[in-house]
Amino acid sequence: MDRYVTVYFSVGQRVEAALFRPNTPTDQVKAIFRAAAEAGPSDILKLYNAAGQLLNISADLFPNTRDNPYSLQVVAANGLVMLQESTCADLKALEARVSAVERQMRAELPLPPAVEELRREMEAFRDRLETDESLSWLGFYKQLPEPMSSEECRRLQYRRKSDSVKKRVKQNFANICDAQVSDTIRQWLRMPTFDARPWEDEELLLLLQQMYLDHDFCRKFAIDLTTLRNFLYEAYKNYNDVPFHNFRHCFCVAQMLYAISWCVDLPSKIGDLEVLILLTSCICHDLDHPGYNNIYQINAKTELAIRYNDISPLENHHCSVAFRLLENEDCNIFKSFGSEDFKQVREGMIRCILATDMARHNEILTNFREILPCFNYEDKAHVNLLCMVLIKVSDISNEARPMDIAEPWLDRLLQEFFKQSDAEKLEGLPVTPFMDREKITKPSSQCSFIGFVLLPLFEALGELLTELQDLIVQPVRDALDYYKRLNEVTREERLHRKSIVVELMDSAHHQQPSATQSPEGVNSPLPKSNSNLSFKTKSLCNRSRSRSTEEETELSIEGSAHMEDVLEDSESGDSETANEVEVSEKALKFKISTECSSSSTGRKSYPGSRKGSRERGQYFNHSDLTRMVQKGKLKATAYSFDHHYLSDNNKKLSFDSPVFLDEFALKKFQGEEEECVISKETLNLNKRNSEQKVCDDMKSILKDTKNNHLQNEAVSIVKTSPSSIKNYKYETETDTKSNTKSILSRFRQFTDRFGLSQHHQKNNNVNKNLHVSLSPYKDKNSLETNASRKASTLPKSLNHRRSKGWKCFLLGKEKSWSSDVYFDQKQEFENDEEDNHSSALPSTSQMNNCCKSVENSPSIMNEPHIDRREDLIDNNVKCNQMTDVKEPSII
Ligand SMILES: Nc1nc2c(ncn2[C@@H]2O[C@H](COP(=O)(O)O)[C@@H](O)[C@H]2O)c(=O)[nH]1
Ligand SMILES: [Zn+2]
Repeated sequence: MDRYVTVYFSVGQRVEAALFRPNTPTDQVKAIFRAAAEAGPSDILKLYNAAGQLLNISADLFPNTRDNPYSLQVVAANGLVMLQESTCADLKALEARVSAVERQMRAELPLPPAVEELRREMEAFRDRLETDESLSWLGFYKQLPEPMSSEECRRLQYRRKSDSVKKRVKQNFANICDAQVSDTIRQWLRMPTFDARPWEDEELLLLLQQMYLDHDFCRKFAIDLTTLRNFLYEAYKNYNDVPFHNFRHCFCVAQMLYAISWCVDLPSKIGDLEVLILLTSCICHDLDHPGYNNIYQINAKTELAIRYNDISPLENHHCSVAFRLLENEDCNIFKSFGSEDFKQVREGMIRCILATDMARHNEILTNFREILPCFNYEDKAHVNLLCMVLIKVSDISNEARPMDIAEPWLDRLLQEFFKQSDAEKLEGLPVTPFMDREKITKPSSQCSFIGFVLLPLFEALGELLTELQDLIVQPVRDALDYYKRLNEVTREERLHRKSIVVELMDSAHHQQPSATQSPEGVNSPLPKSNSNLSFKTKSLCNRSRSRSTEEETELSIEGSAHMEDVLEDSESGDSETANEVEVSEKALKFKISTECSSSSTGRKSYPGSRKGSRERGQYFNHSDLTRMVQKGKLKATAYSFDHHYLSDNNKKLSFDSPVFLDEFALKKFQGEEEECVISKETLNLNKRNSEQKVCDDMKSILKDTKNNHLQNEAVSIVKTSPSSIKNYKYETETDTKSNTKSILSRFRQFTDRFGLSQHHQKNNNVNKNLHVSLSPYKDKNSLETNASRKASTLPKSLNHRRSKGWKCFLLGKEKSWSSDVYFDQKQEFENDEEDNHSSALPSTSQMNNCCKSVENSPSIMNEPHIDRREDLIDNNVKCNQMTDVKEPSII
């Protein structure tokens, strides 16, 4: 022991001892201890230094820990623990004091606007860093956990709020629920520009309460305030922690409805009760949303899908949860209602909540458009439909809000979408295309959704409630313009990248044997980039704070993006560019009609409205053919119907979701509204596909010319055609027709001018209607030898002009239409007479050619033999009458 010297010292209030060798530089050690002792526990830096130096000395003195039974290391470590403890305690105390002061400041004094603004911007920025995947390289992105297995994936669907969060919000709401909301905030709450982000959850509950109070609902409907608070809190509690479909979404939907109701004085138009029903429905409309939509529910055969038989499983669930909450007396804001009134509330809420299923979008919009010209607020059926439209508008209204509010919502939505499509991939389910991170970009998603879904709905409502034009319709138009420009930039960049790769491929081709060349040459599709946004797009996104900055205008390209361009984004066909409504309609195999169910005796239809899908089932319907297409490995379908079949049999043909009709069918339907109903979306799809077809065919013909200049000029004819550069809008039948005509005739002039269509001219006299030269398959041989052509053609015989029949053109993976009837537009459009019906059909020999090609095609051999044409036709008719029919198997 005499080899050691014991040194006692104190750190804070503890007395420590250490043993030193006699030769230890004790002065040095003592100096350290002295410094530590003088510093006291709060002088963190000095203590830390002291401890650190002790550790160093200790290591020098006792390199072997066996010699160091009670060493400086222990002392130093103890000192550090103390340091940490005291530091932590100090920091916690400090934090608590700062938060208390902050709370006090926020409660008593409003933050200076500049600080508030700064705070909001900072939060938005943080939110963006955490949710925008394209910024993940900065290291703030909160990656969602990868689902590990399908079971776990399914379980992960429910991301419930934690008990502690619920408890805290409940307590906080209880603390503030009597607070007065200032007039300024109440006014702001009535605007679509209201920003919910800076508000805490309990504050949003307070604002929801204010909406009931400001409409005077508590007095008018004897709603007890405590019950209202309980109800609101329970609703809050039953929203999950999912990126998009959370309590804040519910708040925003309710707030938009509230803003609309003030803007148009809704109570004076539809009555207080309807507004109460609407507001309550908005609050309940996504209760317990799992973050995976109906398509997933149905495909994954989840508990909800099984419970509700695939019929709007989520919306049924939201609604059911709502009425479970209302079953509790403490939360039942309608408890003072008599049974008849409650029945009306229940019917109204069910109708409204179920209307938010996007699978019913077209049905509801079409019905609403039909009653618009004669809208009558006295008509309960009309009001019911208006309420459905109002909740739908509120539900999808993010893009009507200012950019800095709308964009984070989009990020959240895409986060939810991507999570779902990732799960679908993992579980081997069909991948929902509009949710697939490999297929969509922000602008492509928004162009499609705003252009096809959102704006048509908003415009329809704006027609009735014109006050909404400036408030929400115009902002949505601006948003569409913004995303179109963004999309154009993305596209430009992609094309640029493509051209580089093509050049590379070309040069590779020159160095390699021709066997390796792509059969599609320069048109060969490139693999799609996995990145969500291109660099240019990102920079545009990042730079723009508003939707119409000068920068963007500069970037705007003449003849800016149109829908065709937007949808061209997805390179492999229609099913991949389908928007939510189209996909949902397909997933939702059944539809229920809640419209006009005001009478308990059963459903009635709106005057002049089309019937619901189920009722339409007994009519001629395309759904089974669509199913056939879905079942095969096909991308799209075109239908051609015998006009006489329709008129002779007094059949009604309706297309309420987009279907590609071939030009013959389309023409025959135009002007025959008595006989058939074609949705605007269908017409638009046709326009899109027609133009694409022309473009593809031109490229195919011009490929032989090896003249890039000609190719470009031809393509630019299509690209700059009037329909292309026009602002996107649903076009009338006439528009579609004349645009197609104009493209075709311009193209004809072009090909004639350069002598490129000898084949076309040669055939023109013989067959006015079948411009085979424009088809990639120029003659019978090529038709027969092209094994990749997977045509399923059920040709119509000219000998049976008045026979029942239709043609079904199916599009295989190679994206070539098998319809030879397609290019008869010149005659068709110039001579629109009924008499031309026969000339609009292919000749028998052409049909025979077509038949041969079909017979020779390996893909069609499994189909019923062509000789049994009439049988097939009958089968198809039966198929549309919902009977079981053997479907052609298509490779
Ligand atoms: N691509 C986009 N989809 C959107 C946007 N806003 C809404 N939506 C979709 O609509 C439904 C609405 O139904 P909900 O009741 O479930 O909320 C929602 O699920 C989204 O899929 C948008 O801006 N872009
Ligand atoms: Zn919603």
